[in-house]
Amino acid sequence: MTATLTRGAERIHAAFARARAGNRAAFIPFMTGGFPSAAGFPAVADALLAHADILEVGIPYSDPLGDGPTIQRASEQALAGGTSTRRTLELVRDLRRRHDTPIALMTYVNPIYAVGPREFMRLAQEAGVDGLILPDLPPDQDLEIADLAAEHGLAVTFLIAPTSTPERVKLVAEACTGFLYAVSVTGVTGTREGSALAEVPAMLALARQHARVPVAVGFGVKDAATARQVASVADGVVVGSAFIQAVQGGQDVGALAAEIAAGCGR
Ligand SMILES: O=P(O)(O)OC[C@@H](O)[C@@H](O)c1c[nH]c2ccccc12
Repeated sequence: MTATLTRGAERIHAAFARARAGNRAAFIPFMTGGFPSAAGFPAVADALLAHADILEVGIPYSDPLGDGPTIQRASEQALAGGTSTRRTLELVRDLRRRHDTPIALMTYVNPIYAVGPREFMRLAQEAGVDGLILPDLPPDQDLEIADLAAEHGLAVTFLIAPTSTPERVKLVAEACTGFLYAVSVTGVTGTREGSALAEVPAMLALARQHARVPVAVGFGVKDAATARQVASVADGVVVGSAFIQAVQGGQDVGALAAEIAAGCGR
């Protein structure tokens, strides 16, 4: 654990603090890098960034275990269109030229190893990435990744789920330097019928006993109503599949983002 905060962690914490000062939960939209195509991604990202406190960009990956069908298909489409890990980082670097909003990169560990951990971190830093969200990296296992991230000024975020034991929650919460990501349901990403957010308050109460960083909730938030429900207990609200579906359906992504962002107000 480093004593001083990285630049990325500071920028991420500041984004949460600004939202809190405005009596809102931070709005954190997610988009797969290179979706719907490398050429089409910037416009979608711009529409999200017009309303986002933090943007989460996913590295497309062929074997995304934590993802439901919507994001799996988005990843496949991005990969088929030629968006590699390096290309995603270039797309982020391009966004960074136009936006100052913090950007967190969601990636499974394999793409990090495929590029080489040190090279990956160097490229991420150069692209202006602020933090990494690492869904399949247990924080007690690969310390090299977290150390290299810190060395490159990047914050790290790990995940907890309703099934995480109190010991696990403590371990994960203490390892997070950006924000803690609490998964609302046990399962994969994606919108669901009805609302499955019943387990969130208890999980957040436990997380807050240990986390010194803001706690965001994701999985299954799809509209202003579900965002409002989460915003009443969490510091941040993550929304992914709903935006992928909006792109696929030819809907106005910016309008949906505005609506959900408004739902993050308390
Ligand atoms: O799609 P949803 O249900 O709105 O959930 C957010 C999620 O998409 C995003 O944070 C994410 C995309 N892929 C992931 C893999 C693991 C954890 C989180 C993610």
